[in-house]
Amino acid sequence: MTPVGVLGAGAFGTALAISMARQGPVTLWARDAGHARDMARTRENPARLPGARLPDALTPAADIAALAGCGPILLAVPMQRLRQVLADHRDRLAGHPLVACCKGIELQTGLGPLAVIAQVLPGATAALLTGPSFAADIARGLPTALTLACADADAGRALQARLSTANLRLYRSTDTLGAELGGALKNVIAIACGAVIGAGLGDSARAALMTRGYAEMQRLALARGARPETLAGLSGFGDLALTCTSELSRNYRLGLALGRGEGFDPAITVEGAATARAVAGADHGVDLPITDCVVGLLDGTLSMSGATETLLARPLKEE
Ligand SMILES: NC(=O)C1=CN([C@@H]2O[C@H](COP(=O)(O)OP(=O)(O)OC[C@H]3O[C@@H](n4cnc5c(N)ncnc54)[C@H](O)[C@@H]3O)[C@@H](O)[C@H]2O)C=CC1
Ligand SMILES: O=C(CO)COP(=O)(O)O
Repeated sequence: MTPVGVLGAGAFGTALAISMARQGPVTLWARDAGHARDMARTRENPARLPGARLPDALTPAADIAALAGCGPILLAVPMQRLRQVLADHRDRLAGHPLVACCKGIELQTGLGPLAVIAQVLPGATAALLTGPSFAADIARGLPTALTLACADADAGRALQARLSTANLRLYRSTDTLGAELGGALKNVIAIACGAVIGAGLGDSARAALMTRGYAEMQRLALARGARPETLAGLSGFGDLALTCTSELSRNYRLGLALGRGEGFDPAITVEGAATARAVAGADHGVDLPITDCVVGLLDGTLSMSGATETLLARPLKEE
């Protein structure tokens, strides 16, 4: 069997590689050669997934040429780095089915992962893997369900069969836009929910924010042509529920820090910050009050009390 390739040895790339290596060969490329060599020697990736052991069928690689012998290649880098990664390795990636594993909207263009892939590698078979999944859970072999979205239904079926594992149950969709937006926008609402809890505003306020945040996600996604059932699935509601309620979420933890008036390590990958700015700054004619408040909190132009007053003072309306 040709190996599955994984580009990006971060938490998610490593976790997916571990899960898939339990059923077949996987090549995991790390951009830092020393990191790849350390993983090959120690059989772990402690900086990104402490305590997780790399199965024997997982081969860390320092040279991206190692991906040439793979079948599908999973792109597990942050959304704001995706375009550069694709441009840097275009020739190596050409001809392989590409599965974007990142969640976000590109700040400069307002595009999602699959549109970026289409721009850099026109004609590539591309899919998106998204949904409620903490890397630590996947690496531990805990049951996880994800959405595998691909505009080409046949390719999506083949990728679903190829990438599903004993603990990763993949559901197919052809609504790539809806799946992208669900995974991207839930991170923004998670920051807001963390801020509410961090500020001590309570679980009722968080529940209200999750619910109205879901309404905001639906408004924007439907305005951009997504299908409502997609946002009600794993990539939208499912991931929103997970990310807004767990301190395993980095977006939620950033929100906690904002609510408490504390700092947060800028080296930690938090996709929701750039996505909030990308979406708030775009001209889509959709009212996004929670997203606007998140941007204000991130930029320091809005206090928690100001954000709370802004949302509570909005004109009364039907739900
Ligand atoms: N960590 C998690 O539990 C989950 C993460 N995701 C998504 O996975 C994506 C990746 O995030 P994580 O793996 O969690 O972040 P991470 O911060 O753990 O890892 C990011 C990885 O990308 C690599 N990278 C960055 N720029 C690169 C470049 N130019 N070339 C090659 N590699 C580069 C870094 O070296 C690092 O290994 C994000 O979009 C995130 O939303 C999705 C579901 C779960
Ligand atoms: O996307 C995720 C869970 O589905 C991971 O969440 P964070 O990026 O907030 O850590």
